[in-house]
Amino acid sequence: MNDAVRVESLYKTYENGVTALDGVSARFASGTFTAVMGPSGSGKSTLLQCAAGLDLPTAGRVFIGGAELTATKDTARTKFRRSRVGFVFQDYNLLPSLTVEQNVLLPLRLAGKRRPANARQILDRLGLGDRTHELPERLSGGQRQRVAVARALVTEPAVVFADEPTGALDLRSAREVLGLLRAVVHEYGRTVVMVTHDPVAAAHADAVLFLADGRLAGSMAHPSADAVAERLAHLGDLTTRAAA
Ligand SMILES: Nc1ncnc2c1ncn2[C@@H]1O[C@H](COP(=O)(O)OP(=O)(O)OP(=O)(O)O)[C@@H](O)[C@H]1O
Repeated sequence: MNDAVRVESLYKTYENGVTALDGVSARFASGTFTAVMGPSGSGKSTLLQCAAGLDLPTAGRVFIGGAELTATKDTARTKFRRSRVGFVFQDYNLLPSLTVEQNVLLPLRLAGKRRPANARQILDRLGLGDRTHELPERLSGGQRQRVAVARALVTEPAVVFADEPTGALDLRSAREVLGLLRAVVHEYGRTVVMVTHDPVAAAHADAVLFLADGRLAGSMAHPSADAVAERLAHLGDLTTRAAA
């Protein structure tokens, strides 16, 4: 199977001297849904930001769809990211003055591409067909996040990264958004990498990757919420003990 994303020996030390990633290597196969979990401060968001090209690692390489993201510079990297990577944020990051449809199509406008023939289909599939001309403020959190997922998919990227996509949602909306992400992978063959704190959310993924102290700390295939919670509790114990 092809890798949608491969990261090799990623290190990230912030200007304040904190090392958030301490040599992480991982691959995410095309057409899979992976959750990234770990204790608070273990480097999950940093891993996602570096893998998505939103931030630069201090050392190491990132490949998206076989092409090296870390080999590109500034504007070329922005272009690379816009065409090959989708990102979903916890707080949706929609532009308040644009309608649902304009928000969804924005990545294409930025990339200088035309509206795709299937734009309407994407919005319909996400249950947004009758809301296309609304402003985000008129939508519920779950609907806003569906708009954000549609926006992340519109350029047909090699991978969609999602950082706590259900963190701000109630249980029902969270379940809907997770179902949508699963469908994106299993019906449309896309690749999703999602950071979450929630074992129930992680159980929607095909596999879980665990981080602790900026390093890989194992993985789990076919995760159940209980098994994930137990593994996390164990990781928490280990990091608390190491810090004591
Ligand atoms: N911009 C930044 N500048 C300095 N330090 C940072 C920055 N971003 C993150 N860190 C630090 O890097 C470490 C890893 O942070 P990161 O946000 O990647 O962890 P996380 O696992 O996503 O945490 P959480 O679950 O709490 O969101 C933490 O110690 C954090 O304080």
